[in-house]
Amino acid sequence: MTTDKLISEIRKKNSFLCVGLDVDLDKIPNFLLEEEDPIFSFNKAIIDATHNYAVAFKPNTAFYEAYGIKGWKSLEKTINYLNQTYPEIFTIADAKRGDIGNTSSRYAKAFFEDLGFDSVTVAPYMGRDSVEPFLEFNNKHTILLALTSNEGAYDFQTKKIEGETVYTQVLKTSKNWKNSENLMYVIGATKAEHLAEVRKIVPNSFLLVPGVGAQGGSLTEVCKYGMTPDISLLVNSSRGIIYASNQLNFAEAAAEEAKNIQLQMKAILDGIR
Ligand SMILES: O=C(O)c1cc(=O)[nH]c(=O)n1[C@@H]1O[C@H](COP(=O)(O)O)[C@@H](O)[C@H]1O
Repeated sequence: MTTDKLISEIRKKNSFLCVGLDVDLDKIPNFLLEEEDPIFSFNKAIIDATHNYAVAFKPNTAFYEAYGIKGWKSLEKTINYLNQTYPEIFTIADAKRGDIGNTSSRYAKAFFEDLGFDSVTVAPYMGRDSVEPFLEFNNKHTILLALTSNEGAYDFQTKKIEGETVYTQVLKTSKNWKNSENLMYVIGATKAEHLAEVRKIVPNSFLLVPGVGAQGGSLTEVCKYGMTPDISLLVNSSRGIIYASNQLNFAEAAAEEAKNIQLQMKAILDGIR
């Protein structure tokens, strides 16, 4: 999907919500466990119920890899369902990959070509030649971890090297890589106070912002410091939406949560128009 198309979907739906499909068989409603593919049945119901309120869906591959081949099949069915039924939805494979060049090329092929995702999350730690293979794909997006939402972000990302934090160096350096227009960045919602600094370096790039909902980040703060005239934000919530209920009404409850966030987003967008 092109960035322009993503921006136009955000404007059309008054939403920059990304629903995280982090499916755990211990948390989904018990009655779904009798289905042939409980993960896909759960995802299909969640996607159908929430797609009007969201512009993106993000399966985190760990939750599928944990179930071996069966899990990968559920992931493949989920992305195929999204691409066929809701082609206007932006899809993110949250796989946090990155390796030496020829290996990264294989990861890129797996997520962009074979599975057909619009984007994949990638770790910057191995540097330019580990990321550029992902950037070669037209209209596919590489979402580079910059400042993550977890506590461990303070171990390395905010440390200074030669007077500058590591995460701002990630932002600055990656801007010079080949096809860097295909980059987006992860900035955790729990680190909203850093967004003003981030925007000084990448004023127009899309940011994937996880950490509202279960991790306690504030949507208002994220928008105050991170929003651009083209919005350029995708705010993710996973557990807060998909596990709103584990009863028969789980999909309706998820829709209600997604709608609540979408209404807050609409109010923020109305306020800046
Ligand atoms: O890359 C990510 O999506 C990510 C980066 C980050 O800094 N923090 C973070 O929580 N995530 C992912 O975003 C999702 C957050 O889930 P919830 O905390 O349940 O909303 C999980 O899939 C995390 O792996």
